Amino acid sequence: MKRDALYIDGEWTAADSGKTIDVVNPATGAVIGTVPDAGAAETRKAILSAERAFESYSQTTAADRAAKLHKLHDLILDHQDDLARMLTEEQGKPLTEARAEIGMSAAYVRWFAEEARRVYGEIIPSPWQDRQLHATREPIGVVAAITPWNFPSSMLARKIAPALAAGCTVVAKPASQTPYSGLIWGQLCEAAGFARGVVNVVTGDARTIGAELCSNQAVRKVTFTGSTQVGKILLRQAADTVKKVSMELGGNAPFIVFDDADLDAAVAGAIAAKFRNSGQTCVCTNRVYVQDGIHDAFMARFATAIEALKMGNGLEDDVQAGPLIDENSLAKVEEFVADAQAKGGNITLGGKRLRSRGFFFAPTLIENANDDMRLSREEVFGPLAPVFKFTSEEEVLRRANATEFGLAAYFYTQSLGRAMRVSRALEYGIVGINEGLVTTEVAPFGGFKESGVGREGGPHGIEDYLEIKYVCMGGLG
Ligand SMILES: NC(=O)C1=CN([C@@H]2O[C@H](COP(=O)(O)OP(=O)(O)OC[C@H]3O[C@@H](n4cnc5c(N)ncnc54)[C@H](OP(=O)(O)O)[C@@H]3O)[C@@H](O)[C@H]2O)C=CC1
Ligand SMILES: O=C(O)[C@H](O)CS(=O)(=O)O
Repeated sequence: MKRDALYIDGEWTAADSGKTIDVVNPATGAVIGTVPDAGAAETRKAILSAERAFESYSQTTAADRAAKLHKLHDLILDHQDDLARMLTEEQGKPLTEARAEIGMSAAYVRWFAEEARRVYGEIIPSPWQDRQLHATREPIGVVAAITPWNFPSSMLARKIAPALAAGCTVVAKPASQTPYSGLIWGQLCEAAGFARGVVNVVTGDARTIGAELCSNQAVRKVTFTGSTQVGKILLRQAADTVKKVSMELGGNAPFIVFDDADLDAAVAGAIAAKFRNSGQTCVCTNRVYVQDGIHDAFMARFATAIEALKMGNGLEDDVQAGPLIDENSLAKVEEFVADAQAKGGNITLGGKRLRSRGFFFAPTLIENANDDMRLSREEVFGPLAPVFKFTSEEEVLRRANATEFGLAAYFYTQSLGRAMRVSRALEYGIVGINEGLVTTEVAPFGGFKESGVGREGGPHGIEDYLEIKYVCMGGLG
């Protein structure tokens, strides 16, 4: 199924320069293929194609768009195994997680196939006898979508699906480390019946492509998932042409275990929220806070559960933890471990690279973590579980909220009163109570503070791809 060319205006092409980018399997370090290294000229072509296609696509009926999206949903599931295998080969996650991600992509497409037919307007009670007022919701226009390597399929689904449902056209740029899971959307959308130019996918130099997408007048919206650092660059660039933006950025999730928690549930939740995708998700637990009374019992069981994780090539059976995405990520995790050790942390498990080939880092448990460590302030994006002790509810809430991020937070308690108090006090866009895996297409996904702008999925997800038009019809006196 692999496509290794640009998808522009319904055609598969090379970069103008003929240059390519190598794609590496992070489990082996081997080059598994190449994709075009496109630049501004190819991006402009893609934008022009999307602009032309928008003239007709924006006039299609909601029913027609919904039908095509349902067809796209079916095609994704028909090819789930092939798409999952391709994703694991370029990203490294275990095949079970890759299949789940492809399933999530299909779920987002189905959700927005349904939402497409629920874009209503309003008739407004007029303050004038001779005028009728109404408001309509219209597709915003050409959408630029830039996506990360950690969920190369579902992050694109979360953008392409609402855009197509609303009547918008798209130019997408997947991450260079995981381009195949992005390019294949061109083939899938074409097979689902979307006309040429409705969806375009380009790979290449991120800065150049991004600058063109953010500055080109024909692009009316930029939607991005990735680091807060890059999100700020795009926000600045998009400001010059006042583009609408959606930003899903970095996180620094606290995972709080109170004395009255169900211990087994808390350990299972901590494993799920910390080690999914080897810790490379924006909603991964970054800090584990455990109350004094339950700390030793939690640590004993948490260590046993971490030791039981099977690390390896995601294509192998029963693997639960794959490699990190690249050498830079490995080096960054090593820096976090060295900093924690230098500041009094005890490396109880792991703490080092594994294997000579591939980018594997052992699932790691750090005891006696403290707020001076870099890993308490910065997003680790790796399989490091630092455990911090706390005494009171007030103290842990102050520490949990002491960050510029506000994406996801988790806590475990069996007290209803505490659940209500703590949920309200946490400054995060996503809160899991007694649950470590909370993502679903039916709920709004997004963050407070520097974790982003807007919400994806759920009943609000399509709103970011629509403009509201107020119409005042006069002369009716
Ligand atoms: N809130 C959320 O839902 C999510 C947040 N994230 C956050 O992203 C980070 C890890 O993902 P990662 O992919 O490394 O993030 P990056 O921000 O480095 O890259 C994300 C995407 O942006 C592109 N990009 C990089 N620099 C620029 C630029 N100057 N202009 C335009 N595009 C650019 C990349 O292209 P290229 O690959 O070619 O460099 C890639 O496609 C973590 O901080 C994580 O928390 C990740 C996933 C979800
Ligand atoms: O990119 C991410 O980290 C995803 O948003 C995580 S999730 O949506 O799969 O939970």
